[in-house]
Amino acid sequence: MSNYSHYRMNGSLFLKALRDSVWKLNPIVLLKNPVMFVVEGGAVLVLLMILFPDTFHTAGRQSYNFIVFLILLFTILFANFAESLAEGRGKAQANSLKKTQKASNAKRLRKDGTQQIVPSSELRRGDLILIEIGDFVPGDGEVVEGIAAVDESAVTGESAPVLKRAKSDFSSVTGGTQVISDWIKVRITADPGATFLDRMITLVEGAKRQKSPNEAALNILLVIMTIIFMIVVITLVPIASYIGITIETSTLIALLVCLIPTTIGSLLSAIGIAGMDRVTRFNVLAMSGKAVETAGDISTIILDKTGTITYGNRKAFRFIPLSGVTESELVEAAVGTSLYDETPEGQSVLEYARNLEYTWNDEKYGGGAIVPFSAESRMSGLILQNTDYYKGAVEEIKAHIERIGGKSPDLADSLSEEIAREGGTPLAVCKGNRMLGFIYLKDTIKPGLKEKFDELRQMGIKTIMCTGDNRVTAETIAREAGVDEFIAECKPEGKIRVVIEEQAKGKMVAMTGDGTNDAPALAQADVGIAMNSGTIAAKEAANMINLDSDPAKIIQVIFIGKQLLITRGALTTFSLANDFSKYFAILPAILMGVIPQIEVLNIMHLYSPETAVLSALIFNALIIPALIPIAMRGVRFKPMIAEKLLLRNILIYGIGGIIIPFLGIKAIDMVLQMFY
Ligand SMILES: Nc1ncnc2c1ncn2[C@@H]1O[C@H](COP(=O)(O)OP(=O)(O)OP(=O)(O)O)[C@@H](O)[C@H]1O
Ligand SMILES: [K+]
Ligand SMILES: [Mg+2]
Repeated sequence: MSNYSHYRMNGSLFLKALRDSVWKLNPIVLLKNPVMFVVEGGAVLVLLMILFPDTFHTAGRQSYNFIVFLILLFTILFANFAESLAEGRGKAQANSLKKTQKASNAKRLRKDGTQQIVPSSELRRGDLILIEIGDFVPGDGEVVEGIAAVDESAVTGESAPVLKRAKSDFSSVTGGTQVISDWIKVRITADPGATFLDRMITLVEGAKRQKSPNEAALNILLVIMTIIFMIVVITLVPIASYIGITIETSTLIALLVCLIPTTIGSLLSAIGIAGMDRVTRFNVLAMSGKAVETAGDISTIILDKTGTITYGNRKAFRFIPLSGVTESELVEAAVGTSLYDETPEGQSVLEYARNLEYTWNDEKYGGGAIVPFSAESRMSGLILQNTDYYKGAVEEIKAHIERIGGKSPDLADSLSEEIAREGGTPLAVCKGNRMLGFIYLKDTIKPGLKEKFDELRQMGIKTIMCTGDNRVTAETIAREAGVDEFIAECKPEGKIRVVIEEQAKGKMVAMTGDGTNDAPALAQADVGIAMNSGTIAAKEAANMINLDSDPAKIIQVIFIGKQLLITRGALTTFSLANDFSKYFAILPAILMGVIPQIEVLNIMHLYSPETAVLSALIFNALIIPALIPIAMRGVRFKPMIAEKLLLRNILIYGIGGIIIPFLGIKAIDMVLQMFY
């Protein structure tokens, strides 16, 4: 459960939004919403007529003008309220995060290893610090030594502590979290003011919210429509006077406000903010609104296996010697390859050997050259004076043995395949040019993925698992997790190639991963989602961070992205259809008194021209707060193919948008009749 769930729409947020709506009447602030700015201009004009009736020759129309002014004022307030309400929750989150950010002291390590206590604000990129049990992590960084459990709940809301260690996919620490066991040495990776928490605060606060390209384009369209309707309404004056009618200025303003897209104009930014906010409440941090919208258009998802589909705590589970090799011979070599291998896999080999009560003398393995694991070589090893030990992906070890003139036994393939068919990862172990057997690494698939991938399939989205692991293991895990396709034996450049290939087919690609080997692909993808547990490289390459490191979250993000696009589309359709209807509701009423033939068009039988205008204007204002819940919550939808969904929404919101104003205006007119 996310720690943001307690930011419900409570009373104080509501009151604060009310206050902000008044503050936003400031024309300079309102200028960024051109449609409402025009409404405000109209309101000011009507106010001037009320204040100086003699100048404007409107002395006899004071009360009518006053009502028009009030409705216009409320139209703007409602629009401001929608945006303020959407912003409110983010601001509350930001405040709570700022509390996490309190200054603390850090133990900075000098070159000679001595400690120096400095305020966290003085830490700079590259500093080496020691964090011990009970200490708060004073800044973002990468673990270089030690293992510790870290409580990240202040940032992620997740209460289970996370084990952080060097040289693994779990090596990043975030400022504001707390070390609750042991100690770690951390290399600081962000200067103060540029930390993860800082970025998170600016994001949820929405202070520097950038409109997504879609939103900006729609905004331009609304401005163009506003200008067109201004021209239409202004040209109405000479036309009317030609046929012998004078239309009052306040009525013209009312007509203009009814015609320009005030509904979508006032809800547009609220829809965007609420979408971002919904993503955050799912504990995913989107770096931009654009990323959220793009998520809504995703047609292919690429997931890495270890750490994303599985928990990524791959551990040695069994030693399997080849025939003619004893277990202790195999273990001797396996220990040799792992003694200096700092990956969790390497460490798990030692742990498992100890559990089997093997003992060894570290000196025996001393003085050699360490070959560290890399995703590129897929091996790790130790070169000693008289021999060398390697472990790694079976294909790599076989190639290595062949290179130095050895030959792998025929039985090797069937043994390693057996491990792989169970979903395990076989690591082949060799000493010199002789293969000794396998280490069976076991990992667990995160539960509940199959159903989630089924949902994606229903939406027409393809899932591809991409892994550095061997084909058989990949196939087993792919089948158990329920992905559509898989690609095995992928090196880092292989993962990015898969992304590019899908993009070349015209797909929008999301990639989710946690390792440094995933970083290039995360950056290339249209939406890159890094696990918060992952490495700094992965998190920097991504445009979203999944705070609870749950790959199924990507589905929610896609849902929210789709919902954002659908909500904006639906409310735009509704708003434009509405304005169209209002035109037919008021125009006949205005002209009726002068051109009796127009009566045939007056299907609504409104009471009088004046009540017709006021009813339309009141409806135009009230529809804004009426739609705020939909804008905030998003349009509900079921997973289905995009085209079908679009058609359905156009039908509902388009036809609804045409009919509802007729009903609404008629109802308001009937109420107004009672006062006339
Ligand atoms: N410490 C290690 N020593 C030797 N070989 C290893 C070690 N860790 C992993 N391997 C081998 O290298 C392969 C690639 O590992 P890598 O971490 O790049 O990808 P992965 O974790 O298997 O897959 P994914 O890309 O899904 O995370 C593994 O499948 C395994 O065969
Ligand atoms: K309107
Ligand atoms: Mg990985």
